[in-house]
Amino acid sequence: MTDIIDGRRPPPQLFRDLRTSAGGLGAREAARRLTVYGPNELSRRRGRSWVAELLAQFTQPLAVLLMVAAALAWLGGTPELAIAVVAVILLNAGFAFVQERQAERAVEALAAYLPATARAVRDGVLAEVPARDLVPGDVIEIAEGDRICADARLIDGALSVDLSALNGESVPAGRAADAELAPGPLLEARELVFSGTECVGGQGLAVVTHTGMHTEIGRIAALSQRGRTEPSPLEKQVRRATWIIAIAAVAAGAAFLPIGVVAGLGWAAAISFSIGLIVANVPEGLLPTITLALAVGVRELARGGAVVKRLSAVETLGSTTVICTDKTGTLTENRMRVTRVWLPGADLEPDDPRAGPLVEAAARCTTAHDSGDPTELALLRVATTVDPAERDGERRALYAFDARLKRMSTLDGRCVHTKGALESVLPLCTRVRTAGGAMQPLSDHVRADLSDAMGRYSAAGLRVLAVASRAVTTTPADRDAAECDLTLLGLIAMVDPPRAGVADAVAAAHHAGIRIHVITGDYGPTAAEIARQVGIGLDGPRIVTGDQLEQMTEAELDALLGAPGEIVFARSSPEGKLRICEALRAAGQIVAMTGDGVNDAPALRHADIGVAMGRSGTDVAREAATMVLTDDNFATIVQAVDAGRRVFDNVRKFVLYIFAHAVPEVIPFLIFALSGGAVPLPLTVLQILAIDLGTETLPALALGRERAEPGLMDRPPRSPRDGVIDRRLLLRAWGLLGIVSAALVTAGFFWTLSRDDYRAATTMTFAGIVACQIGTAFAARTDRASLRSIGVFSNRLLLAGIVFELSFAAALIYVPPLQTIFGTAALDPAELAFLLPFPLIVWAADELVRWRSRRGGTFDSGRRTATA
Ligand SMILES: Nc1ncnc2c1ncn2[C@@H]1O[C@H](COP(=O)(O)OP(=O)(O)OP(=O)(O)O)[C@@H](O)[C@H]1O
Repeated sequence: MTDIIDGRRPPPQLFRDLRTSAGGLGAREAARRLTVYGPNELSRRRGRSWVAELLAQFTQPLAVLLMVAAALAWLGGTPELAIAVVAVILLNAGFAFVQERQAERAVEALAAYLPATARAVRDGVLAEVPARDLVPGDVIEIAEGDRICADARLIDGALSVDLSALNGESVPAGRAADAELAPGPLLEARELVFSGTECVGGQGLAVVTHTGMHTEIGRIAALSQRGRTEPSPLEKQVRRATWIIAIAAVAAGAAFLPIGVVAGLGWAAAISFSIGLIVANVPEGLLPTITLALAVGVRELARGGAVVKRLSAVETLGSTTVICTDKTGTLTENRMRVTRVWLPGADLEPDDPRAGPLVEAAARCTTAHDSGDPTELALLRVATTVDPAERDGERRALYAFDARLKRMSTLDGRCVHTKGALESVLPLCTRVRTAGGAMQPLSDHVRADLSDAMGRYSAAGLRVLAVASRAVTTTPADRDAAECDLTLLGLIAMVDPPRAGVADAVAAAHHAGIRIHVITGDYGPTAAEIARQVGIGLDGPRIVTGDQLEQMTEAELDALLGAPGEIVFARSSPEGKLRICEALRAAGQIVAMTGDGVNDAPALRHADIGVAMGRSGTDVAREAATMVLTDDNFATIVQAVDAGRRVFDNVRKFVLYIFAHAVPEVIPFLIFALSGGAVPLPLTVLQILAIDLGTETLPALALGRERAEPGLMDRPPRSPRDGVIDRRLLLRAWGLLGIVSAALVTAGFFWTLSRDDYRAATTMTFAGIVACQIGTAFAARTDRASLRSIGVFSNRLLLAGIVFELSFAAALIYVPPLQTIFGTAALDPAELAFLLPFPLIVWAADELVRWRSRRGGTFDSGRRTATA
């Protein structure tokens, strides 16, 4: 039915069509309509069906490579191997499919964390309701910073809206309730607003005409065409590494063929062994495992209060080098309380009767009711004589708070009231009212007194508002005419204490080599004092005002930001924020930047990690941000950095583990090749496959869930240029863990060959590799710290994975049908006893090297502190 509603009719007719009124709907009627019209949301793009997604797994290049191998095995006369390879392909495709689905779901579930609400009149009161519950006929309030969430017709007020989501037009368009009804394209109708667009200015009431898929945006289905997301740098790196390893595996397999034949293996055996080498060493499971690790990171972050919108943000967070934070509400509680009042010649408690006129004037110059701007709520709390409803009744004009002007004014009855930053209000004043009520010119003496008071309050971290007023006889024509020739009444100072936990978070960030700059709209010395209280810029932060910043050349700004120390950018503008962000990024820094206003959106988009506030910020800022803090708390940013680092570390852990087994697998084959076949092959093809695709899998996954190791936040940030797979990792995997394992495994093979038969010897190689990998798994759990520091048994998943690994291996060795397939033989107690120390030796070797590197300070020397 909503399809036939024409939103372009005059409000009275529209109300009739929609069976509603300017007073909105009742809650019961709204609930009834919700069942009729359905929720106000766009049905999700029908993604590829799961069948298509599963099939896509089989057309991945690596899967195709394995299929070629299977075909070769079949043609080469080893159908068992062909079947095994096909099984590998199937298993792997299924595994990747499940992991990718899980990752997708984790990201989709995040939508639930992002508050999407609207303000609708229900049962006569304006209330916050979930956007999805809006129905046609609802009357909603739209204000600056809101994302409009239904198609509606304005019935009161005027707005400026950004329609770019619908028509690509970046210049905001004006919308007004009383606009002339003119024929023309729907999107240009000046009385209508549309779902998916953003209000960038003004305020108004509108009646909802269409919701959900019936809206214009639903029709265009613009939102549903969310493109495939870019692979993250980490994914790109891993994809590249996967290819390099796959090529190496194919080359090794190809090289083995002639060697095997010359060594007397016969063509069929040589082919099957080289195919085995290829299949075992192509790391086909790596990428989906990493995607899953990132998705798990995303989910954990969301639980901790930080909703990130793309997987790749997790790794970017981990390499953050600079945090640019605002002050009010992020570092502080955003709970203001008036503590001092200054009148010319008097510094008073707020409840002093002499402060009455000043406090009342300030409270008249507000728009807040029970909720709203905390600054205004604080004023209303001390001015008990001002009732918000009465105030609104007497209001004849409102010149809203402008973040650029840093002041606001109202015309109530016959009086203009202005409040704002002192430097913004003072130039508008021509005289001052003394504590005794007399008018005086703004003498040098008064000015000196003012600046004294300002200095005193700001040094204590107090936020200061100047208040002025003037009686008028005629209604001023505009803002400029209203805001002139004012009488300064005095100053109001309020506290906004730092949030609990922020000081610790700042210390943690410094420890982790992260610098913090404050970019605030507030007065410099006030912001500097708050910064000092939470530990930012302890060596005396530099204060740079918006004007100073504007006058700086790019080179000067670069020099300022390049110098050590932390900076308080006070009285900042949105353009200034963007400039700071760009300068930092150009210098190679990874920048996390907070913001909450409409004007902050460009800076949030430009930062590596744009951080918006879930509670207090605007929808526009949330839209532009990469990360939304559901608790608005600075400490959560630092926790997110910690989580980002941990996820990255864990990815390295399982890469290390998976890479380590290559050496004990390849060395025996080298021995065979170099001996010209005199030493038989120490490991069969199916045994290699059983390790790489069976016993390894679960412990590797468990390493991806490892908790952070101590010292994670004591290191300087990782350079984003450092690959996940670097020289140090390869040296440790191949040069240390791999070589030690290979030595043990080879010893086991020869020892068994000397006392038992060939089958038992290959079984010993197999079991030896499994045993060594258990040691490797424990070694891989930490990158630098000792195992003891994180607790030997603290990763339950890994213990379960190892139990699985051992059971799987035992089945292969002792269950007769499996013995036949895998060419194994039961090991006797002496042989088992021989294996027993393997895990310990591998782990101890790595532990020793880690201990040495900790003592040698190879890690400490890389450490630097932010403020140093
Ligand atoms: N409701 C208001 N009415 C009048 N003036 C205000 C009001 N709120 C803030 N101001 C003035 O504008 C200045 C800047 O405020 P703004 O809200 O832009 O920044 P902030 O909230 O202090 O800082 P941050 O950017 O860290 O959140 C304040 O220092 C104050 O002087």
